[in-house]
Parts: sequence; C-alpha cells; structure tokens
Amino acid sequence: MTAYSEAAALRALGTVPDPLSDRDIVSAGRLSDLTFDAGRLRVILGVPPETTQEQGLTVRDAAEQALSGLAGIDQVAVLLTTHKAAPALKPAAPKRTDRNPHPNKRPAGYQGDAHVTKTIAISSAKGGVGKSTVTVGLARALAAQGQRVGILDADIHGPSVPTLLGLAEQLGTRDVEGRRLIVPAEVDGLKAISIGLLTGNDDPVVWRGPMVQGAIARMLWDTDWGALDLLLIDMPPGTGDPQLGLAQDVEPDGAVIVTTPQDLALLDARKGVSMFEKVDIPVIGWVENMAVFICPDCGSEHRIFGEGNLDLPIPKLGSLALSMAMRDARGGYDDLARALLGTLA
Ligand SMILES: Nc1ncnc2c1ncn2[C@@H]1O[C@H](COP(=O)(O)OP(=O)(O)OP(=O)(O)O)[C@@H](O)[C@H]1O
Repeated sequence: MTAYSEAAALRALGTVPDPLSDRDIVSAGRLSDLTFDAGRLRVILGVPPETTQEQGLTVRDAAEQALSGLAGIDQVAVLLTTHKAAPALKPAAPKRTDRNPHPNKRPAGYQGDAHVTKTIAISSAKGGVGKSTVTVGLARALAAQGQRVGILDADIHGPSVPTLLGLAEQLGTRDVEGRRLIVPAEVDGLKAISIGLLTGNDDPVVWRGPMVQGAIARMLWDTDWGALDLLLIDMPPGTGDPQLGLAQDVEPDGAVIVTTPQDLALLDARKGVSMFEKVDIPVIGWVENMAVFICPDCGSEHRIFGEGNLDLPIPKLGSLALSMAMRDARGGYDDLARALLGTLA
C-alpha cells in the first residue's frame, strides 16, 4: 500500500478554488493546519468572516473530495474556522509538545474513534459554569437535528453527565478487529461514556494529573464509538498543564468555551482560549450560559451574572437562559446546535 504523502495532500488542496479570490485555497493562504495521524487527515481552513455559509460548504466539500482518493488516508475531516487568519502558503507551526510532560501516544491497531468525523472539546476555565449541562443539552439537540452524536465525559469533578443522562450501569467491553473496546452507553439517541462509569464510586481524589490524562485519552481510543458525525468531549475544567496535555493527546478538531457573563469567569474563559491557541486547536465559538433569568411570574428579565463579553474575535454561538428547563438539558438548545453546525459547515 502506498503511504500518505503531505506533498500529495497539498497538491490536491491546491486544485480547490478559493471562494473569495481567483486563486486556489493553498496559495490564497486559507490552509491553517494539516495533520495526519494513524490514517486520519485533518485539515483546518481559515476563511474570512465574510464567507457565506454556501461558500463555506462548497469549499469544504471540494477539499474533502480532492483529498478522498489519496493513498494512505482512511478518513478526512475538513474544518472551517473564521477566527484565525491562515498563514500564506505554509501549514501551521508544529504542535508544541514541550508543555505536555506526560504525552500519551495512540496505541497501534484499530482505534475506537476511527469512524468519528469530528471531535469537539467543550471546555470551561472555571468549574460550575454549566459546561456539562450545555454538553448534554447540545448533544441532544444535535441528535434531534439528525446528527450521530457521542459524549465523552472527561470531567472527573462531578458525575454531571451520567446524572443528566440517567446512566448508572458499569460499561461492558467487546472485541472489535482484534481489540478489546469499551461499549458506550446508548441513551436518548446518543452514545456516551463517562470516567465515572468506569471507576465506579472510587474516590475521585486518586484520579489526578497524568493518571486522568492517560485514562481519558484511552477512553477516546478504546471505546467502540462506531460511526459518529460529532463526538463532544466534556473536558475537565481549568487551563493548567493537565488540560493542555489532554488537549494535545486527544487533538480535538475544535473547542467550544462555555462561560457565564461574570467578569471573573470571562477572564478565565480568555485563558481557556489562549490555552487552545497554544496547541493550535481552533476555538470555534463560545457560549454564554446563565445569561438571563426570566421571572416565571412576571416575565421580567434579570441579568443576574452581569453583561460581560468575551471581547475576542471568536463567534458567540449562543446565549442560554438560567432556567429549570435549561438546567434539565432537554430543550432550548436547538439554536445553539444550529449555530455550531453552521460554524462547522
Ligand atoms: N442554563 C442553566 N440554567 C439553570 N441551571 C443551570 C444552567 N446551566 C447549568 N446549570 C446548573 O448549574 C450547575 C453546574 O452545572 P454543570 O455541572 O453543568 O457545570 P460544569 O461547568 O460542568 O461544572 P464542573 O466542571 O464543576 O463539573 C448544575 O447544578 C446545573 O444544573
């Protein structure tokens, strides 16, 4: 079998017309990142904000089409981002490994996420801003819009995802192509796995640092996800080296930052953005959670947590109200799901 060649991939991308100029996407400087790992090719195109959704879809499809026949590639994911200007004519700088003191390498052989098209990290710098709730609400809304969705609950600080999805059973395993893989739970049309469902009731205090990082990376690779359009990873809160190392290990296609509109939360959210930027993972949007409380009695609106803004050139995917319905993550997330899909389109 002929091996993957980056030169061939660049040549193929060089045949794709740029929607906003008379050049191709490579010479127009739209190529923001090109990474190849274990048969998976991931391409990030940075397009200007004025690009229409139709132009975005056309260029993404053309890029996927151009790359699909190339040798050595099992899976192609082309992601568009409007947030970062792409460097002209050269792929992005190599990923920084110096701040990942405990790197985990994908094991050889079949990978449980081989048929996952896009992986999105849902992240918050601060705990308690509603990241897990938003992950589950968003996942349900995406599934209702026809997407095949999975959730990897990597948040060791609380059993929010199993509670929100009503999961309690320990997970089983099965052999797939000679490899023992975890079988995810299936609920509400979603596939889900939680570190809490693997560890039982063990004291989470023992799950720290490198151990957590390694366990989460293995959960991604050693779970039989099957074919998914989107896998949402509920990341552990924070912006320290464990989170950064985890992001480098799992290499999501993009990150979504969840925050409340309080000044302090926004300050931390900006740190979250810069953490992902350090390792060249595009932040595809941010979500303002608990934005407004609407009084159920009189309908008056109260911005309990203030009116702060992220003040960064990153699309705001939505503002979610503070309410019982939003807390249950069962409705009210449709616009957010549409906005996310629009950004990925
Ligand atoms: N929009 C909302 N309206 C009402 N309650 C909400 C909303 N979002 C989250 N909550 C509630 O806020 C609390 C924290 O939410 P959640 O556990 O999702 O946060 P988190 O950021 O994942 O926290 P951690 O990272 O510490 O686990 C929960 O009790 C949840 O039910």
